[in-house]
Amino acid sequence: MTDVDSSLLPEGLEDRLPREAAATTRVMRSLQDVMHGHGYDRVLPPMIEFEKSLAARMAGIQSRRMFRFTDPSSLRMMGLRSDHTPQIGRIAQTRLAEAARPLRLMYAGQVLTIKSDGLDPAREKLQCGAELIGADNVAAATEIVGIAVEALQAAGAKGVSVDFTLPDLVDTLAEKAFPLAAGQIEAVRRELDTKDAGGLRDAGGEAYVPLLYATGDFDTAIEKLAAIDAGGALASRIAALRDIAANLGGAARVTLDPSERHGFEYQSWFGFTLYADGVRGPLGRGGTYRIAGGAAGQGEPATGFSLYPDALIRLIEADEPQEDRLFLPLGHDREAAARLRAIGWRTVAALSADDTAQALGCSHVLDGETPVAA
Ligand SMILES: N[C@@H](Cc1c[nH]c[nH+]1)C(=O)O
Repeated sequence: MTDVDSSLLPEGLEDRLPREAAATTRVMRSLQDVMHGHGYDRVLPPMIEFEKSLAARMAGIQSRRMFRFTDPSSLRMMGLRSDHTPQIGRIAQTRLAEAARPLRLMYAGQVLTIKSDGLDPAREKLQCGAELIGADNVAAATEIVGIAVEALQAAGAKGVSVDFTLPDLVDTLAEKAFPLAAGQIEAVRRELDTKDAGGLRDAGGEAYVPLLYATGDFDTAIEKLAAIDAGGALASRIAALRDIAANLGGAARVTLDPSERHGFEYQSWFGFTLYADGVRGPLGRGGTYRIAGGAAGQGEPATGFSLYPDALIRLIEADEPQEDRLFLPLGHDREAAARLRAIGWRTVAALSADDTAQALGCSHVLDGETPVAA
């Protein structure tokens, strides 16, 4: 082991230095203020839990993307959370099982994955979101999409747009409208994911090809989707999407990509992805889902979203206001300094006669009881 190893961080992990940490604090606070304001209560699950309980509650959770290890103490398999949503589901179904529904919970913290996602090399990310437990209808989806958009805007995101999707689209259509053999479903999903019309035909999914073109600006794309849906299998979903989009009332641009499944491992009939100007890649996503178990044994309905604000933080970090700092010389009036801190000043006290306002990056100096420009 060389000295270099002890000062390097593993790939995809980073320190946040003061400027970025300050922007992070500001963004996380703005996001949480909005969710809190809409009646969501924060809960703080642990970073690590039994792998089984992280993976078991939501169908499709990819535990292979999770950091896992054997707990030296219990010898049981543990996992580091890669997503808060299953943890919130666990809390809702255990300690808060008796709490009134709908139950509104929010969270903010770090999540980790072994492999980074797409172009973004980060393996540790901030995740902040809200889960509305007990409902997965249009009203719940409208509230959740609206809060997600409002939170991003409050944190400084410009030009927010929302891309709607129907995560269980293929299953719904394959049932009757565009029947597929059990063995074909996976292939059709895969070709839709790569948006490959030729591949889709080869996989026996000719009927699904028009879905590739029902994308883009919501108002036109939803018309195309309605035209494809001759049998009416999607009618209730289409009506619901129209409602959610209308209820958003122009707060964000809305687009549709009905067959988009990337990142929607456990969502059911409704999913959405959030974008903003100047940020490459999504800033968050959400949708409806079911938490396995629950009173009726068929899973409890829920709707929620998760924001990944790191890219937004990097974008607006440069605008982080330079804060004033007040230099406190040796022997300064401590009470005056305390009074100034109480009204919002940040002070930096000299430790020795060698310290100066300039060397410590201070904009002001305490002169008697008054701050004067340095
Ligand atoms: N946790 C999901 C998003 C989500 C929250 N609630 C429902 N879906 C994600 O990070 O992709």
